[in-house]
Amino acid sequence: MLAYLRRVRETWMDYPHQPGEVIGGRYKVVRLLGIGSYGLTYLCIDSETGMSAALKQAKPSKRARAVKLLQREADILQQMSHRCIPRYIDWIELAKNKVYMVSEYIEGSTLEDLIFGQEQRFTEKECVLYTLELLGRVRYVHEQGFVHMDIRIPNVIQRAGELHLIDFGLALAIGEDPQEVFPGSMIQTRDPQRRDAAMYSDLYDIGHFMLFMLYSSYDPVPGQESAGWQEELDLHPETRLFLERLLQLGPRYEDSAAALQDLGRLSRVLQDEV
Ligand SMILES: Nc1ncnc2c1ncn2[C@@H]1O[C@H](COP(=O)(O)OP(=O)(O)OP(=O)(O)O)[C@@H](O)[C@H]1O
Repeated sequence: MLAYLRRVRETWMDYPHQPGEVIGGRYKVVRLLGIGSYGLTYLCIDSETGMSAALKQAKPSKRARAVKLLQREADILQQMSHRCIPRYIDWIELAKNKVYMVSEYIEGSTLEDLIFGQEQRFTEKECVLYTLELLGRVRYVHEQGFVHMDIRIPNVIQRAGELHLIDFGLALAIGEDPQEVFPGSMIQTRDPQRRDAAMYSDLYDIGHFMLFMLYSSYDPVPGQESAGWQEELDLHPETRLFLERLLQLGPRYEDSAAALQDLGRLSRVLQDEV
C-alpha cells in the first residue's frame, strides 16, 4: 500500500506544465515533448525572441538527484559549440528543486521517426554516409573531453538535411567513473561494452545506430529463421569489418579519430563501386 501511495504522490508531483503556461516569466509551453527518467522536456516559445526552445525540467519527484543531473547536463552542453548540437540558452531556478534548462530546439525528424514512422529505407552507401556525418559530431564531443553515452536513433535528429546530436543527459567526462555520477541500476543494466566513459562506448552505440539503418532495407525471407546481422545482411566486406570493430567483435577502436578515418575510406570505396 505504501508503495502505491508513493507512486500516486509522484504522479501528482510530476504532473507536467500545460500548453499556454509561462515558465520563468518568459518561456511559453507549446507542448510536452517527452518524460524521461529524470526530466520532463517541453517545446516552448521564448516570448523575448519569438524563437522556439527546448525546456528540460528536473523531475520533481526525483528531487536533488534530478537537479544535480540537470546541472551536469547544462555544464556539459555549455562546453559544446557546434551547429549540430543544441545550443545552451538559459537556466531557470524557481524554487529549491524546481529548475529548468533551456536549449535550442532542433526541429526535424529523429532517425527513429524516419526508420519506423516514415518507413524510409536506407542503402548501405547512405547508411555509411549518415554514420560518417554522425561520427563527425561524436568526434567533436570527444575532442571536447566528453563521451555522449546515449547515442541512439531517437537522439539523432535530421534537420535541413543535417544530422544533429541531442540529449547530453548521460554524458560523462572521458575517464570519469559512471558509478559516481549515476545510480548503480542505470550502469549495471548497460552492455559491458558501453559501460566505461571511453570513446569505444560511443562507438559501440554507433555500431547499433548503423545496424538500425541497415535493417531498414532488410526484407526477411518468409519462413526463414532469424539469425544474426552477419548472416542476414549482405554487406561489403569492409563495412562488415568496420561494424565488427565498432561492436567490439573484432579489435575495438580505442579512439574515434581512427574510426572516422576508416569510415571515410570505406565511404570512398563504396562511392567508387558504382
Ligand atoms: N533540443 C531538443 N530539440 C528537439 N527535441 C528535443 C530536444 N531535447 C529533447 N527533445 C525531445 O524531447 C523528448 C524528451 O527528451 P528527453 O531527453 O528529455 O528524454 P528521453 O530521451 O525521452 O528520456 P531519457 O533521456 O531519460 O531516456 C524526446 O522525444 C526528444 O527527441
